[in-house]
Order: sequence, then C-alpha cells, then structure tokens
Amino acid sequence: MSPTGFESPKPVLAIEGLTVSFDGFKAVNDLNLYVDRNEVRVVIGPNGAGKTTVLDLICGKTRATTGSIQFDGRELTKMREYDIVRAGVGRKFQNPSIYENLSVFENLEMSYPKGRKVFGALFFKRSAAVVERVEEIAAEIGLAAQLHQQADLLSHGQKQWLEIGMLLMQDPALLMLDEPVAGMSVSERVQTAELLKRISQGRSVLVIEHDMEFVKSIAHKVTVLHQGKVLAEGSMEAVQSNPKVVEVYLGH
Ligand SMILES: Nc1ncnc2c1ncn2[C@@H]1O[C@H](COP(=O)(O)OP(=O)(O)OP(=O)(O)O)[C@@H](O)[C@H]1O
Repeated sequence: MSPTGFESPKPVLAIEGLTVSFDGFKAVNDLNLYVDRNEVRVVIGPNGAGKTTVLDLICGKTRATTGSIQFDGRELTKMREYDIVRAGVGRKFQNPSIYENLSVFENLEMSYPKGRKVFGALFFKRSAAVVERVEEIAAEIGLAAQLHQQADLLSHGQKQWLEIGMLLMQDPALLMLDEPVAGMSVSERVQTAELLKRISQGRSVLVIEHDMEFVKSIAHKVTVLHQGKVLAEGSMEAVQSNPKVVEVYLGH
C-alpha cells in the first residue's frame, strides 16, 4: 500500500510509442495502449484502422518499426513468436485452426504445454494430469458432452470455442481474439460472451470486434482505433456518444 492508500495496479500490457511502417505507410502510428489484469478490453474501429496489425505486433508476427510492448515486465518487440507464447500470450485468429479429423479431446490434449521431460513412472501421472486438464477446459468451453466427438461435426460456434479451449490449455495471462463471434448465431454470441466473462477471471482478454451488441456485453473498456492511433477510449457509453467516434465509425 502506498502512503496515500492508493496503489495504482501496473497494467499487464503496456504499449508505448508503437509504430509500424509498411513501405512508408504507418499502419500503427505512435500508439499507446494499456491493459489491466483481469480486464476485457475491446478494440473497435473502421476497416484498415490497424486493429489486426496491433495484435500481429503483440504476438510477434509483425515486427515494430519503433516503440515498446511490455508484457508482465518483459519487452516483447525483440522476442520470437514462440517465446511470446511461452511468456503467456495466446492468440486466436479469425479462422479456427483446429484438427477437424481429431476429437475434441485430442485437439485439447495436443495443446497441453510441452517441454516437460517424461520418464517412466512419471508418464502415468502426467497423462492423468492431462486428462484432468482436458476435462476441466472442455467444461469451461461448454463442450464436455462433445469430448469424444470428431471436431468436424461441431457447429461453427463450437469450433470457435474449441480453439479458445486449445489456447486455454496453455493458461495464457493474455488472450487475444480477432472477431470471435463473426458468423455465429445469436445464441452462440450470448454463450461466447458468457465464456469470455468466465475466462477473464484470472487473465486479461483483448478482443477485436465489430458487433456492437457483443462489445457492449463484454467490454470493461473500449479503445477506438483510427489511422493507427487511439481516437477515443473509455466505457462503451462514453465511446458511443463521442462525436469523433460516430463520425469515423459508428455513424457508418
Ligand atoms: N503486411 C502488410 N503490408 C502492407 N500493408 C499492410 C500489412 N498489414 C496491414 N497493412 C495495412 O495496414 C492497414 C491496417 O490494416 P489492419 O488489417 O491492421 O486493419 P484493421 O483495423 O484490422 O481492419 P479490418 O477491420 O478491415 O480487419 C491497412 O491499410 C492494411 O492494408
């Protein structure tokens, strides 16, 4: 506790002065963005605003031209994609990359963190731990009853949840999702909102989304990107009534 009794918690993700140029075009331009622990942050903005590029920069798919991305006290801009995943950043792309010919169980099992050596008697212990973890995650994503079903038989929404489950197997401190409800039915959207609320307890979630009803139901805070910069940030209500946001995005 500080002497004043106020302790401002350190953000889990601190992006400062982040810029990326593609042949002189700044897709992300001197961006500052801070995400707290246990926060669900939604990034909105018009097409081409730089939203996907920000996620690409965080997960190391795209290299920053300048600027810094601090995650849990580590600088991500110089790290390899694989090491960023190991540092606790999980990212779901728009199209699910599940194995359609494997079961839900097998898809989740494959995502169990590797790298621990397995010897003899330890193997049984470990596989019991894997089964327990798979069952826990399947329940969390609402697929406990489909555990032994082949993934290609799942609905579109269930496939998306399975991929979220595969990321959860790694227990990331930051989970990033690019348009998670695109193509989903109304009831699947509602269930996805419930899922994101559950999984944000104990981790931060950063979502790109265009569906404003969905954004309203999950966002703790909304960041509006425009031309690679933050145009506005705050509660959904504040952002929705901001004339600049209405002009470049919501009014269209
Ligand atoms: N690798 C790249 N090379 C050149 N230009 C790129 C590259 N990646 C993105 N861009 C450009 O950067 C800008 C931002 O793209 P980005 O995909 O981040 O926007 P977005 O906000 O996610 O848009 P949308 O809502 O349409 O997905 C666009 O003009 C895009 O054409």
